[in-house]
Amino acid sequence: MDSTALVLALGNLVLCATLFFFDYGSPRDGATVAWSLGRQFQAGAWLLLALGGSGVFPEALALPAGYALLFGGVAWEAGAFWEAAGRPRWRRPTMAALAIAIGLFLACYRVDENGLRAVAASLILGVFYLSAALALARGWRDASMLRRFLSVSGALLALVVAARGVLVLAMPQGWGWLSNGLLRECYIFALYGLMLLYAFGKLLLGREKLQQDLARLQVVDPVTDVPNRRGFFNLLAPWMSLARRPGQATALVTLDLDQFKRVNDGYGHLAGDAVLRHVAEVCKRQLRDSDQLGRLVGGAFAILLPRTGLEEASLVAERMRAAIEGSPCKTERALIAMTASFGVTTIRPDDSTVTLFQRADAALQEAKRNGRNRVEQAALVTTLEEA
Ligand SMILES: Nc1nc2c(ncn2[C@@H]2O[C@H](COP(=O)(O)OP(=O)(O)OP(=O)(O)O)[C@@H](O)[C@H]2O)c(=O)[nH]1
Repeated sequence: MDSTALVLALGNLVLCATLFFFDYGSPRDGATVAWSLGRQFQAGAWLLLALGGSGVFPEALALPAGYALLFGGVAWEAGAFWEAAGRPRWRRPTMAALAIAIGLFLACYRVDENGLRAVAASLILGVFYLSAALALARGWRDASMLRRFLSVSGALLALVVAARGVLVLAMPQGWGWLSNGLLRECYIFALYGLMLLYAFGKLLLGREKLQQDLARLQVVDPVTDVPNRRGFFNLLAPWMSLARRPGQATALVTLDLDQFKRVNDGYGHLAGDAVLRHVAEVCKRQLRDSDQLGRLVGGAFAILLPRTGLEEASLVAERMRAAIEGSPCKTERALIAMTASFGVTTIRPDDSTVTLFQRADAALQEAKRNGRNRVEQAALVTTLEEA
């Protein structure tokens, strides 16, 4: 029995099972399901090739079927990497490429059972493996070292697989020390390498993504996808330091949705979440790129407006107020109209985050007391209290 094919069959099965039972900590996504399916195809294919080679199955049947299954498995694995890279529509082009590849392989097999068949198999496998490496290279600039390593090593090994086909075609007798036997050994080494590289790569990339998601959750609100309290305070810190130097003012606006509890009570928490997302979007549309919106708690948001004075910040807050009032949120059950109250202040040189928010919140409470759906400036509130 062909030991190479058997090792590849069992290796793929073991790796697939390892990943299947490995606890990701998150539900299995489409890419992982496709990857697992691809690996099972590959394991089945290598097993079929091993059985065909040893005479258990008629070779004339096992060989074409085994290779067709193998191409499908590798194509599906590459597709899984494309899906993970944000290209979910890989199935149709992959099916088309697969149909062409299988047709080409069967034609070569009919013409020359050994030589041309091996050339076609190497080239087809090389191209599909290269496609997986390209998927891993997507977003190269922001990619982690792990992703870059997997992409480069995957591409090199895929080139070795494809090179065997090209070299056998160009120099059937080999070239100097580069004999056909050596080429075949390199080819098998590259196939083993790809099997291990992409399997452990998938495992490590899953871990990496989980860690990135956890790190992101610490500073980003999952409902609205804007910075949460901690994230917002991180963004605020440098502006607090800058405020100690003379220069242009930086403003802070706090916003609280009016009677938000009623939305939750009347339409349910999911509708409440939809309203929060909607309000965040409406506010963002009124802000500059340099402004920062964050969600503090419940229906309360804060907006940092760099290089903005009190009057200008009040105008921005007024714009947001009018936009929220004028664009009800469409949910499955109803069109929910919302209003919000605002408190506006600027960062003072002697401010801490506590005093800054105390002032903005005092203005916000004043807006609530004055009937909601309005904007109040902290300076006015302070003057009134002092008077
Ligand atoms: N849907 C949803 N609701 C939340 C979330 N976090 C907090 N809440 C709810 O937000 C509501 C906050 O209400 P409050 O700010 O106390 O009061 P209000 O009804 O907005 O009334 P006023 O502020 O006085 O106008 C509560 O009902 C919380 O249960 C969340 O993530 N999603």
